[in-house]
Amino acid sequence: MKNLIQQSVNDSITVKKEFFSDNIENIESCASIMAAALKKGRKILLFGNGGSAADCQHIAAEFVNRFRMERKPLAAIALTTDTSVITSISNDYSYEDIFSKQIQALGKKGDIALGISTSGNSPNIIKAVRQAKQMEILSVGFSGNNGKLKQLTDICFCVDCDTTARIQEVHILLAHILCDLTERIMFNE
Ligand SMILES: O=C(CO)[C@@H](O)[C@H](O)[C@H](O)[C@H](O)COP(=O)(O)O
Ligand SMILES: [Zn+2]
Repeated sequence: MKNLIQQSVNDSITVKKEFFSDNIENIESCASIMAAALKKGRKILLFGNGGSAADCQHIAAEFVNRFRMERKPLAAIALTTDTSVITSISNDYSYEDIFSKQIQALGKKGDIALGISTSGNSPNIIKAVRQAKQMEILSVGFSGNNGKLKQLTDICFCVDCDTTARIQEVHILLAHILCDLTERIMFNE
């Protein structure tokens, strides 16, 4: 057991170190894009399944409430939380449509659609990104190293690893860093 714990910790650290050393510039530029969109009154729409749905809610809360500094609320919404919307779309159409229909309803040109999928292939994520493109909404993907998301999104953060949990651990650290940088860019600190 002790070895298993140590192995998970070591793997997580190794995957994180590799990812962040390869993606520093991409992260800086994504934070600038987010800050510019939020400054113009645009919003960030987040969507994912399972653990990534939880990440979407977590990230939206950092923007809407606060991350590190006292500042005004920023516009972000997780499309994973309204059970009436999600169940009615799944029931009447299909689970594949749960995010794309919400993008269609709530998204506006200039917003940012942030889709999280460790496989990079979940059909509801892919469909939502396609919907965003049609509406001139910039798409950001958080994924693993496989799947369609990286080809489809305008900016993709791909974690070079095959283990879902390790990929998710990079995603949440990445999200925290993006929140931190976005706040600093917007509020000059
Ligand atoms: O958190 C985990 C596994 O660590 C799971 O809940 C996981 O998120 C779910 O199986 C998702 O449905 C996987 O979807 P995706 O990341 O491949 O789009
Ligand atoms: Zn998980």
